[in-house]
Amino acid sequence: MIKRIAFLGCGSMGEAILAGLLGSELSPSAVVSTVRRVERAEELAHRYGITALAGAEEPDANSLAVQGADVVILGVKPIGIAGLCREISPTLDARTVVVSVAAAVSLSQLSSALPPGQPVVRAMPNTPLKVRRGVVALSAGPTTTAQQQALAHEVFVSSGVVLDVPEDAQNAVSAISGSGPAYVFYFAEALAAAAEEFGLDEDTARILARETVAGGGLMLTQPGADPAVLRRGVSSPGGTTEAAIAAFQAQGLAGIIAAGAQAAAARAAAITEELSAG
Ligand SMILES: NC(=O)C1=CN([C@@H]2O[C@H](COP(=O)(O)OP(=O)(O)OC[C@H]3O[C@@H](n4cnc5c(N)ncnc54)[C@H](O)[C@@H]3O)[C@@H](O)[C@H]2O)C=CC1
Ligand SMILES: O=C(O)[C@@H]1CCC=N1
Repeated sequence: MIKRIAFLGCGSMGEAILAGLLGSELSPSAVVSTVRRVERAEELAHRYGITALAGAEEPDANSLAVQGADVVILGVKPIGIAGLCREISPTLDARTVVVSVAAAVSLSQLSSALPPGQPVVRAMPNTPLKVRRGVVALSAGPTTTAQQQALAHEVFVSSGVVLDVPEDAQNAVSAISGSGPAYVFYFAEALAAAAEEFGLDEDTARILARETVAGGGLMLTQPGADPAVLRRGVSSPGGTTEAAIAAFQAQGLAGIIAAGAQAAAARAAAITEELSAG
């Protein structure tokens, strides 16, 4: 069981994981987070009752935070991961499991910036963890034991579905479920814009789009739900929905979505290269 956890970098993603985790049995007193700005640290401490340290005020915040932690979450941007690993290495306990949520940072890039043999896990979460409907894919490093992998699972299991995947699947996961919530929000924006084109007022348009996306998403969470079956349940033969789906297909919407996911995965691969090139 996790006794102490440190979040190094607690922005959108770190906070989503933190919020989901604190909804479980973990006490806020078991959590320490670090961020750059004092205002953000105060906000996190106030909102969640955790200890939050700001690098602007406490230059050793990250090294202090990892002391005594069984799990450390690296929640900074990919470009900052190696430097952060090197910064904490001198104070990191050899048994502490280091979980990176950074897109595109490989296990070997992580390990090469940490003490030899440090247990590492590469994770690709998504922000719906915040409302405990997230999904995360984990890939453990070669020296990470089953018990240490179980600690990484524990970070996420109360906030969503946890999958174990081979590391070479991580860019695809990032392109589908890591970035995916943004695709859904973009769809909601486009649906609201379409509503306004009918002359509906902005508020009505936003409410219709938001509740439709949220309600449809909730239906997908029911046991055995299949999106194609649910779609047929809305589409009367010869009716209005069928006309809309036919227009989507004529415009190549499925191909457009696939192209978006391909672009995301290609960008992840490019970032990995850029990080290696230094
Ligand atoms: N936002 C998302 O939906 C997802 C993000 N990720 C990954 O999560 C990581 C963080 O992304 P976001 O949360 O979106 O970024 P963000 O910019 O919202 O958060 C980063 C946080 O790290 C802090 N920070 C930066 N350098 C620091 C340092 N040296 N020490 C302590 N704190 C530091 C910043 O103050 C900020 O609070 C990225 O590597 C990204 O690839 C992964 C999956 C989804
Ligand atoms: O946009 C990004 O780079 C991150 C990784 C997955 C989702 N957000």
